[in-house]
Amino acid sequence: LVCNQIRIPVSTGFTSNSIEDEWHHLLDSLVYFEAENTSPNRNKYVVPLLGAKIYIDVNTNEYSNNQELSEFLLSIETTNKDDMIFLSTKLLSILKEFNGIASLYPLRKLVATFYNDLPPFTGIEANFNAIDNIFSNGEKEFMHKLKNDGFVVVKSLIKTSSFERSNLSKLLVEKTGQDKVVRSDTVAFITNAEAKKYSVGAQYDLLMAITSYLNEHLEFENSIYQPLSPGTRRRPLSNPKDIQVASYLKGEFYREHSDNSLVKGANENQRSNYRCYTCILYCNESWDYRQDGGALRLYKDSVGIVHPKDAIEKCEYVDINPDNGELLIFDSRLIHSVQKVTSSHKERIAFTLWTLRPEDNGCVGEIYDAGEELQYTN
Ligand SMILES: O=C(O)CCC(=O)C(=O)O
Ligand SMILES: [Fe+2]
Repeated sequence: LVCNQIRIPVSTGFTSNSIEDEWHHLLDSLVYFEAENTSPNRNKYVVPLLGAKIYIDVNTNEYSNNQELSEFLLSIETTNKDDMIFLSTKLLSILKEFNGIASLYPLRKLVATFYNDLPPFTGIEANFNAIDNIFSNGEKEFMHKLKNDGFVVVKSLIKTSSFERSNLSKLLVEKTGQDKVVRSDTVAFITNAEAKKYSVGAQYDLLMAITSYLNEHLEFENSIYQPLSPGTRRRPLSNPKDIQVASYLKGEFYREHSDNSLVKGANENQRSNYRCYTCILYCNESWDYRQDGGALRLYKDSVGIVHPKDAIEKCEYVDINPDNGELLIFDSRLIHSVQKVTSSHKERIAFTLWTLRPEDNGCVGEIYDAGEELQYTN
Protein backbone atom coordinates (compact mmCIF):
# COMPACT_ATOMS: atom_id res chain seq x y z
CA LEU A 1 0.00 0.00 0.00
CA VAL A 2 1.28 3.48 -0.87
CA CYS A 3 0.15 6.25 1.49
CA ASN A 4 0.79 9.94 1.51
CA GLN A 5 -0.41 12.47 4.01
CA ILE A 6 -0.33 16.12 3.05
CA ARG A 7 -1.02 19.06 5.34
CA ILE A 8 -2.84 21.88 3.61
CA PRO A 9 -2.89 25.06 5.69
CA VAL A 10 -5.96 27.27 5.29
CA SER A 11 -5.98 31.07 5.42
CA THR A 12 -7.65 32.61 8.44
CA GLY A 13 -11.30 33.57 8.40
CA PHE A 14 -12.86 30.48 6.84
CA THR A 15 -15.28 28.27 8.69
CA SER A 16 -15.22 24.54 8.22
CA ASN A 17 -18.80 24.31 6.90
CA SER A 18 -18.35 26.63 3.97
CA ILE A 19 -15.13 24.92 2.93
CA GLU A 20 -16.46 21.41 3.31
CA ASP A 21 -19.29 22.19 0.92
CA GLU A 22 -16.66 23.35 -1.50
CA TRP A 23 -14.72 20.09 -1.13
CA HIS A 24 -17.81 18.03 -1.88
CA HIS A 25 -18.61 20.15 -4.84
CA LEU A 26 -15.11 19.78 -6.26
CA LEU A 27 -14.69 16.10 -5.63
CA ASP A 28 -18.19 15.33 -6.89
CA SER A 29 -17.16 16.81 -10.18
CA LEU A 30 -15.04 13.70 -10.65
CA VAL A 31 -17.61 11.04 -11.42
CA TYR A 32 -15.51 8.21 -10.13
CA PHE A 33 -15.36 9.52 -6.58
CA GLU A 34 -17.84 8.08 -4.09
CA ALA A 35 -18.08 10.07 -0.91
CA GLU A 36 -18.70 8.57 2.54
CA ASN A 37 -18.93 10.62 5.72
CA THR A 38 -17.10 8.65 8.35
CA SER A 39 -17.15 11.13 11.25
CA PRO A 40 -17.92 14.82 11.74
CA ASN A 41 -14.33 15.79 11.06
CA ARG A 42 -13.39 13.10 8.60
CA ASN A 43 -14.60 12.43 5.08
CA LYS A 44 -13.64 9.41 3.10
CA TYR A 45 -13.71 9.38 -0.69
CA VAL A 46 -13.40 6.08 -2.47
CA VAL A 47 -12.13 5.86 -6.02
CA PRO A 48 -13.71 2.59 -7.16
CA LEU A 49 -11.78 2.15 -10.37
CA LEU A 50 -8.40 2.34 -8.66
CA GLY A 51 -9.43 0.89 -5.32
CA ALA A 52 -7.91 4.04 -3.84
CA LYS A 53 -9.08 6.02 -0.84
CA ILE A 54 -8.78 9.69 -0.06
CA TYR A 55 -9.37 10.90 3.48
CA ILE A 56 -9.87 14.52 4.33
CA ASP A 57 -9.53 15.52 7.96
CA VAL A 58 -10.63 18.99 8.91
CA ASN A 59 -8.70 20.64 11.72
CA THR A 60 -10.16 23.70 13.36
CA ASN A 61 -8.40 26.45 15.20
CA GLU A 62 -8.70 25.69 18.91
CA TYR A 63 -8.50 29.37 19.89
CA SER A 64 -11.41 30.35 17.74
CA ASN A 65 -14.98 29.92 18.96
CA ASN A 66 -16.65 29.90 15.55
CA GLN A 67 -15.10 26.72 14.15
CA GLU A 68 -12.51 28.57 12.15
CA LEU A 69 -10.51 26.22 9.96
CA SER A 70 -6.77 25.87 10.37
CA GLU A 71 -5.83 23.06 7.98
CA PHE A 72 -6.85 19.98 6.07
CA LEU A 73 -5.06 16.72 6.32
CA LEU A 74 -5.29 15.06 2.98
CA SER A 75 -4.43 11.36 3.00
CA ILE A 76 -4.22 9.32 -0.17
CA GLU A 77 -4.02 5.53 -0.08
CA THR A 78 -3.45 3.47 -3.19
CA THR A 79 -1.93 0.14 -4.06
CA ASN A 80 0.73 1.49 -6.40
CA LYS A 81 2.83 4.53 -7.11
CA ASP A 82 1.42 5.25 -10.57
CA ASP A 83 -2.05 5.62 -9.10
CA MET A 84 -0.61 7.91 -6.44
CA ILE A 85 0.91 10.11 -9.13
CA PHE A 86 -2.32 10.11 -11.09
CA LEU A 87 -4.48 10.99 -8.07
CA SER A 88 -2.18 13.68 -6.72
CA THR A 89 -2.00 15.34 -10.12
CA LYS A 90 -5.77 15.16 -10.49
CA LEU A 91 -6.31 16.59 -7.02
CA LEU A 92 -3.87 19.38 -7.66
CA SER A 93 -5.71 20.35 -10.81
CA ILE A 94 -9.16 20.41 -9.22
CA LEU A 95 -7.90 22.11 -6.06
CA LYS A 96 -6.72 25.09 -8.10
CA GLU A 97 -10.17 26.40 -7.15
CA PHE A 98 -8.92 26.67 -3.59
CA ASN A 99 -6.15 29.05 -4.49
CA GLY A 100 -6.15 31.93 -2.05
CA ILE A 101 -8.06 29.88 0.54
CA ALA A 102 -5.62 27.05 1.07
CA SER A 103 -1.92 26.72 0.34
CA LEU A 104 -1.47 24.19 -2.41
CA TYR A 105 2.28 24.25 -2.02
CA PRO A 106 2.58 20.93 -0.14
CA LEU A 107 0.55 19.08 -2.77
CA ARG A 108 2.34 20.83 -5.61
CA LYS A 109 5.67 19.86 -4.11
CA LEU A 110 4.58 16.23 -3.89
CA VAL A 111 3.46 16.23 -7.52
CA ALA A 112 6.65 17.91 -8.68
CA THR A 113 8.72 15.34 -6.79
CA PHE A 114 6.92 12.50 -8.56
CA TYR A 115 7.47 14.01 -11.97
CA ASN A 116 11.04 14.88 -11.29
CA ASP A 117 11.73 11.26 -10.45
CA LEU A 118 10.65 10.15 -13.90
CA PRO A 119 13.33 9.77 -16.56
CA PRO A 120 13.24 12.32 -19.35
CA PHE A 121 11.49 11.16 -22.48
CA THR A 122 14.49 10.63 -24.69
CA GLY A 123 12.87 9.28 -27.82
CA ILE A 124 12.81 5.54 -28.28
CA GLU A 125 16.07 5.34 -30.16
CA ALA A 126 17.66 8.60 -29.08
CA ASN A 127 20.93 8.88 -30.90
CA PHE A 128 23.42 8.85 -28.06
CA ASN A 129 26.32 7.86 -30.32
CA ALA A 130 25.84 10.87 -32.52
CA ILE A 131 25.60 13.20 -29.56
CA ASP A 132 28.67 11.72 -27.85
CA ASN A 133 30.63 12.07 -31.09
CA ILE A 134 29.70 15.71 -31.48
CA PHE A 135 30.87 16.64 -28.04
CA SER A 136 33.77 14.21 -27.71
CA ASN A 137 36.38 16.73 -28.82
CA GLY A 138 35.76 19.67 -26.58
CA GLU A 139 33.01 18.63 -24.22
CA LYS A 140 34.29 20.82 -21.39
CA GLU A 141 34.66 23.80 -23.67
CA PHE A 142 31.15 23.43 -25.14
CA MET A 143 29.53 23.06 -21.76
CA HIS A 144 31.53 25.99 -20.43
CA LYS A 145 30.30 28.14 -23.32
CA LEU A 146 26.70 27.11 -22.82
CA LYS A 147 26.93 27.94 -19.13
CA ASN A 148 28.70 31.25 -19.48
CA ASP A 149 27.40 32.70 -22.73
CA GLY A 150 24.00 31.01 -22.71
CA PHE A 151 24.57 29.47 -26.15
CA VAL A 152 26.84 27.15 -28.11
CA VAL A 153 27.12 26.20 -31.80
CA VAL A 154 28.48 22.79 -32.74
CA LYS A 155 28.90 20.92 -36.00
CA SER A 156 26.77 17.81 -35.90
CA LEU A 157 27.46 14.83 -38.11
CA ILE A 158 23.85 14.70 -39.18
CA LYS A 159 23.07 16.41 -42.45
CA THR A 160 19.75 16.46 -44.20
CA SER A 161 19.71 15.37 -47.84
CA SER A 162 17.76 17.06 -50.62
CA PHE A 163 15.48 13.99 -50.73
CA GLU A 164 14.68 14.40 -47.03
CA ARG A 165 14.15 18.11 -47.48
CA SER A 166 11.62 17.56 -50.24
CA ASN A 167 9.80 15.02 -48.04
CA LEU A 168 9.56 17.63 -45.32
CA SER A 169 8.01 20.19 -47.63
CA LYS A 170 4.91 17.95 -47.80
CA LEU A 171 4.54 18.25 -44.03
CA LEU A 172 4.64 21.97 -43.89
CA VAL A 173 1.01 22.83 -44.24
CA GLU A 174 0.24 24.35 -40.87
CA LYS A 175 0.65 28.05 -40.30
CA THR A 176 1.81 29.14 -36.88
CA GLY A 177 -1.32 31.05 -35.92
CA GLN A 178 0.90 33.88 -34.69
CA ASP A 179 0.72 37.42 -36.01
CA LYS A 180 2.17 37.67 -39.52
CA VAL A 181 3.89 40.90 -38.49
CA VAL A 182 5.90 38.88 -35.98
CA ARG A 183 6.65 35.77 -38.03
CA SER A 184 5.86 34.56 -41.51
CA ASP A 185 7.32 31.05 -41.57
CA THR A 186 5.39 27.78 -41.92
CA VAL A 187 5.68 25.06 -39.27
CA ALA A 188 4.68 21.51 -38.36
CA PHE A 189 5.19 19.54 -35.16
CA ILE A 190 6.28 15.95 -35.63
CA THR A 191 6.40 12.98 -33.29
CA ASN A 192 8.89 10.14 -33.33
CA ALA A 193 6.67 8.07 -35.65
CA GLU A 194 6.21 10.92 -38.11
CA ALA A 195 9.92 11.69 -38.13
CA LYS A 196 10.63 8.05 -39.07
CA LYS A 197 7.90 8.13 -41.72
CA TYR A 198 9.45 11.19 -43.34
CA SER A 199 12.93 9.63 -43.05
CA VAL A 200 14.27 12.22 -40.62
CA GLY A 201 14.38 9.88 -37.63
CA ALA A 202 18.10 10.48 -37.12
CA GLN A 203 17.52 14.21 -36.78
CA TYR A 204 14.71 13.63 -34.28
CA ASP A 205 16.80 11.19 -32.24
CA LEU A 206 19.77 13.52 -32.18
CA LEU A 207 17.71 16.38 -30.78
CA MET A 208 16.03 14.12 -28.22
CA ALA A 209 19.42 12.91 -27.00
CA ILE A 210 20.61 16.44 -26.20
CA THR A 211 18.42 16.61 -23.13
CA SER A 212 19.94 13.51 -21.61
CA TYR A 213 23.36 14.78 -22.53
CA LEU A 214 22.71 18.07 -20.72
CA ASN A 215 21.41 16.19 -17.71
CA GLU A 216 24.63 14.21 -17.57
CA HIS A 217 27.15 16.90 -18.36
CA LEU A 218 25.92 20.35 -17.48
CA GLU A 219 26.62 21.42 -13.93
CA PHE A 220 24.27 24.27 -13.25
CA GLU A 221 25.74 25.22 -9.90
CA ASN A 222 27.46 28.62 -9.95
CA SER A 223 26.40 29.27 -13.54
CA ILE A 224 24.94 32.60 -14.63
CA TYR A 225 22.59 30.70 -16.89
CA GLN A 226 21.01 28.46 -14.31
CA PRO A 227 17.67 26.96 -15.19
CA LEU A 228 14.89 28.89 -13.51
CA SER A 229 14.69 26.12 -10.96
CA PRO A 230 18.04 24.90 -9.74
CA GLY A 231 19.49 21.46 -10.13
CA THR A 232 19.20 18.82 -12.80
CA ARG A 233 20.67 15.76 -11.22
CA ARG A 234 17.80 15.00 -8.94
CA ARG A 235 15.29 16.73 -11.17
CA PRO A 236 16.27 16.19 -14.77
CA LEU A 237 15.37 18.33 -17.72
CA SER A 238 12.89 16.53 -19.93
CA ASN A 239 11.79 16.35 -23.55
CA PRO A 240 8.49 17.12 -25.17
CA LYS A 241 7.08 14.42 -27.45
CA ASP A 242 7.47 16.38 -30.65
CA ILE A 243 9.87 18.64 -32.49
CA GLN A 244 9.13 21.62 -34.71
CA VAL A 245 9.95 21.74 -38.41
CA ALA A 246 9.96 25.30 -39.77
CA SER A 247 10.38 26.62 -43.27
CA TYR A 248 11.27 30.14 -44.40
CA LEU A 249 10.97 31.10 -48.06
CA LYS A 250 12.13 34.31 -49.71
CA GLY A 251 11.00 37.37 -47.73
CA GLU A 252 10.05 35.35 -44.63
CA PHE A 253 11.36 36.17 -41.14
CA TYR A 254 10.73 35.92 -37.39
CA ARG A 255 11.01 39.19 -35.45
CA GLU A 256 12.87 39.55 -32.12
CA HIS A 257 11.33 37.29 -29.48
CA SER A 258 12.12 35.02 -26.56
CA ASP A 259 10.97 31.39 -26.60
CA ASN A 260 10.15 31.76 -22.92
CA SER A 261 9.12 35.38 -22.62
CA LEU A 262 8.52 37.43 -19.53
CA VAL A 263 4.80 37.73 -18.91
CA LYS A 264 3.75 41.27 -19.68
CA GLY A 265 2.28 43.22 -16.79
CA ALA A 266 2.80 40.36 -14.32
CA ASN A 267 5.49 40.04 -11.71
CA GLU A 268 8.63 40.82 -13.67
CA ASN A 269 10.07 37.40 -12.93
CA GLN A 270 7.20 35.44 -14.39
CA ARG A 271 7.92 33.43 -17.52
CA SER A 272 5.32 32.12 -19.91
CA ASN A 273 6.34 28.46 -20.18
CA TYR A 274 8.78 25.72 -19.17
CA ARG A 275 11.23 25.84 -22.04
CA CYS A 276 14.78 25.77 -20.74
CA TYR A 277 17.00 25.25 -23.81
CA THR A 278 16.19 25.75 -27.47
CA CYS A 279 18.03 23.20 -29.64
CA ILE A 280 18.03 23.87 -33.40
CA LEU A 281 19.41 21.58 -36.09
CA TYR A 282 19.77 23.28 -39.47
CA CYS A 283 19.28 21.47 -42.78
CA ASN A 284 20.34 23.87 -45.51
CA GLU A 285 22.87 22.83 -48.14
CA SER A 286 25.57 25.48 -48.81
CA TRP A 287 23.82 28.27 -46.95
CA ASP A 288 25.61 31.59 -46.54
CA TYR A 289 23.59 34.22 -44.71
CA ARG A 290 25.67 37.03 -46.23
CA GLN A 291 24.13 36.14 -49.60
CA ASP A 292 21.01 34.19 -48.67
CA GLY A 293 19.82 36.07 -45.56
CA GLY A 294 18.13 33.94 -42.88
CA ALA A 295 20.75 34.31 -40.13
CA LEU A 296 19.64 33.42 -36.62
CA ARG A 297 20.48 36.63 -34.73
CA LEU A 298 21.03 35.95 -31.04
CA TYR A 299 21.24 38.87 -28.61
CA LYS A 300 23.80 38.31 -25.88
CA ASP A 301 22.87 38.83 -22.21
CA SER A 302 19.25 39.56 -23.12
CA VAL A 303 17.62 37.34 -20.52
CA GLY A 304 16.07 40.15 -18.45
CA ILE A 305 14.82 42.28 -21.36
CA VAL A 306 11.05 42.75 -21.17
CA HIS A 307 10.30 44.12 -24.64
CA PRO A 308 12.17 42.02 -27.22
CA LYS A 309 12.72 44.98 -29.55
CA ASP A 310 14.77 46.75 -26.83
CA ALA A 311 17.45 44.11 -27.36
CA ILE A 312 18.26 45.69 -30.73
CA GLU A 313 19.47 48.85 -28.99
CA LYS A 314 20.79 47.39 -25.77
CA CYS A 315 22.57 44.15 -26.63
CA GLU A 316 25.37 42.91 -28.80
CA TYR A 317 24.43 40.08 -31.14
CA VAL A 318 25.92 37.14 -32.97
CA ASP A 319 24.67 35.92 -36.35
CA ILE A 320 24.53 32.16 -36.77
CA ASN A 321 24.63 30.64 -40.24
CA PRO A 322 21.86 28.01 -40.65
CA ASP A 323 24.07 25.72 -42.71
CA ASN A 324 23.41 22.00 -43.05
CA GLY A 325 24.29 20.09 -39.88
CA GLU A 326 24.87 23.14 -37.64
CA LEU A 327 23.48 22.56 -34.18
CA LEU A 328 22.67 25.57 -32.00
CA ILE A 329 21.73 25.26 -28.33
CA PHE A 330 20.72 28.34 -26.37
CA ASP A 331 18.98 29.43 -23.19
CA SER A 332 15.33 29.79 -24.24
CA ARG A 333 15.04 33.12 -22.44
CA LEU A 334 17.50 34.85 -24.78
CA ILE A 335 16.06 37.24 -27.38
CA HIS A 336 16.64 36.22 -31.00
CA SER A 337 15.27 36.71 -34.50
CA VAL A 338 15.41 35.08 -37.92
CA GLN A 339 16.60 37.63 -40.47
CA LYS A 340 14.63 37.87 -43.69
CA VAL A 341 15.52 35.22 -46.26
CA THR A 342 16.78 36.98 -49.39
CA SER A 343 17.61 34.03 -51.64
CA SER A 344 14.90 33.47 -54.25
CA HIS A 345 15.63 29.80 -54.86
CA LYS A 346 16.47 28.41 -51.40
CA GLU A 347 14.14 27.22 -48.65
CA ARG A 348 15.49 27.62 -45.10
CA ILE A 349 14.54 24.55 -43.05
CA ALA A 350 15.28 23.83 -39.39
CA PHE A 351 14.27 21.36 -36.69
CA THR A 352 13.72 22.72 -33.19
CA LEU A 353 13.42 20.91 -29.89
CA TRP A 354 12.63 22.68 -26.63
CA THR A 355 14.18 21.02 -23.58
CA LEU A 356 11.87 21.49 -20.62
CA ARG A 357 12.53 22.25 -16.99
CA PRO A 358 11.33 19.59 -14.56
CA GLU A 359 8.34 21.40 -13.13
CA ASP A 360 6.42 20.94 -16.33
CA ASN A 361 3.58 19.01 -14.78
CA GLY A 362 0.86 20.66 -16.75
CA CYS A 363 0.99 24.05 -15.05
CA VAL A 364 2.27 26.93 -17.15
CA GLY A 365 4.07 30.03 -16.02
CA GLU A 366 6.34 29.84 -13.05
CA ILE A 367 7.38 32.80 -11.01
CA TYR A 368 10.96 32.05 -10.16
CA ASP A 369 13.12 33.68 -7.53
CA ALA A 370 10.02 34.57 -5.58
CA GLY A 371 11.12 33.08 -2.29
CA GLU A 372 10.92 29.45 -1.35
CA GLU A 373 7.57 28.68 -2.77
CA LEU A 374 7.14 28.05 -6.47
CA GLN A 375 4.02 29.77 -7.70
CA TYR A 376 2.05 28.87 -10.76
CA THR A 377 -0.70 30.42 -12.76
CA ASN A 378 -2.87 28.62 -15.27
O1 LIG B 1 14.88 28.78 -37.22
C1 LIG B 1 15.53 29.45 -36.40
O2 LIG B 1 16.72 29.70 -36.57
C2 LIG B 1 14.86 29.98 -35.16
C3 LIG B 1 13.39 29.80 -35.13
C4 LIG B 1 12.79 30.35 -33.88
O3 LIG B 1 13.28 31.28 -33.30
C5 LIG B 1 11.58 29.72 -33.30
O4 LIG B 1 10.93 28.91 -33.98
O5 LIG B 1 11.25 30.05 -32.14
FE1 LIG C 1 12.59 31.32 -31.25
